[in-house]
Amino acid sequence: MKKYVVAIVGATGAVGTQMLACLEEQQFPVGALKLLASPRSAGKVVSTPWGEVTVETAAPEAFDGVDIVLGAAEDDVAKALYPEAVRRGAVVVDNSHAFRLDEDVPLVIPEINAADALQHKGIIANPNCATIIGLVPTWPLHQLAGVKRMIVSTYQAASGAGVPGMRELEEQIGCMGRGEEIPAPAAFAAQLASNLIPQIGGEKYQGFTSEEMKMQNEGRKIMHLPDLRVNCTCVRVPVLRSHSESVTLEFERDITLEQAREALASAPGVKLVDDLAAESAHDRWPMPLDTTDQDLIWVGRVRRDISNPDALRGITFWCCGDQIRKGAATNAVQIAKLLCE
Ligand SMILES: NC(=O)C1=CN([C@@H]2O[C@H](COP(=O)(O)OP(=O)(O)OC[C@H]3O[C@@H](n4cnc5c(N)ncnc54)[C@H](OP(=O)(O)O)[C@@H]3O)[C@@H](O)[C@H]2O)C=CC1
Ligand SMILES: N[C@@H](CC(=O)OP(=O)(O)O)C(=O)O
Repeated sequence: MKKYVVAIVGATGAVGTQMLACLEEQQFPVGALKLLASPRSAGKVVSTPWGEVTVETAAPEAFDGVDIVLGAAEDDVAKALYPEAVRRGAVVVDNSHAFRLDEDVPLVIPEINAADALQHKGIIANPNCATIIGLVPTWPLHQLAGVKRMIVSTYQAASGAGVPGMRELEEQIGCMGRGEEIPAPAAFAAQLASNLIPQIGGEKYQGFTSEEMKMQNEGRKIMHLPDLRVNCTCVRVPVLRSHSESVTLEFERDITLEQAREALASAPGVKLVDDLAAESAHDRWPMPLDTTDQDLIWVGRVRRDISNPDALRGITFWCCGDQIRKGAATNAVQIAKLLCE
């Protein structure tokens, strides 16, 4: 079996660290591994399943001889470096949003549009994490009844803002527990512990933030639904890891609750946890603690949208998923595996 030289850019961050674990779990055929980050991290030694690897500064020359780049750094790094990596013969699977809406860059959730990945011209984009978590369970319902409108509220974990976001929430919770004064926030615009922050990203369109518009704009591209209408509200919550979402869908055709449940129960990447009468809370509905550090999107609270006058055309559900895994690292490694197949 062919083995590949793989480079992770942003290898010291939340997503990059998870990518390393996902490469091993998904048995990706790694021949050699390069770990790249900012000059701050150069020289650090990381113990990996493929031996000890010294972190190098991400620079164009670092991509010489690399087959596959997994990108886990911000947009500016992606824009500066990945075209250079492609010029040197690598294929890049990027987690930033630098290229997601570019016409010649496939935007891929393997459970939905795996075939698009094979049309790449060197760069494939991994969608926004909240978008992946909302669309994986929406897709099987769309296949049944044709989704035309989505209303979504997200409850996004602190680690969506990377290692600094996670550290800030942990520090604030520690201070609260010890009765100490909480330092001024830096990763977020306001204190997150014991609070909710109803803004993720800057203003993008008529009072909607950039994060909120991703659900519509990326969703249209991934599902090949140019007329899909999405109304999304994104909120940062004091949870360390795993995003949650309330999703209401309106369909072109009738869909019964039984059909919706059956489709969700058998959909790839989805686990249905929906029993209000179950003895254990973990079996009643999905919670972010349950979905942390695993790859499935858990779906529950499946019910009719009783505000929809067309009784058979509206479904509401709740879902949770680990955004560092399926929302980023797991999805990226799945895409890289499609390339090898
Ligand atoms: N966290 C999440 O839930 C998700 C994140 N993403 C996306 O993934 C990407 C990474 O996010 P995340 O892991 O959370 O962020 P982190 O802040 O945790 O990590 C950022 C990484 O980028 C590296 N980096 C910083 N500057 C440079 C540079 N100049 N050259 C090379 N590498 C650099 C950092 O290296 P160093 O340690 O040396 O500073 C670090 O490895 C972002 O584009 C983000 O939008 C996507 C989906 C979900
Ligand atoms: N913005 C997301 C995480 C993320 O990095 O998204 P994107 O890759 O679209 O910038 C969050 O804060 O939860």
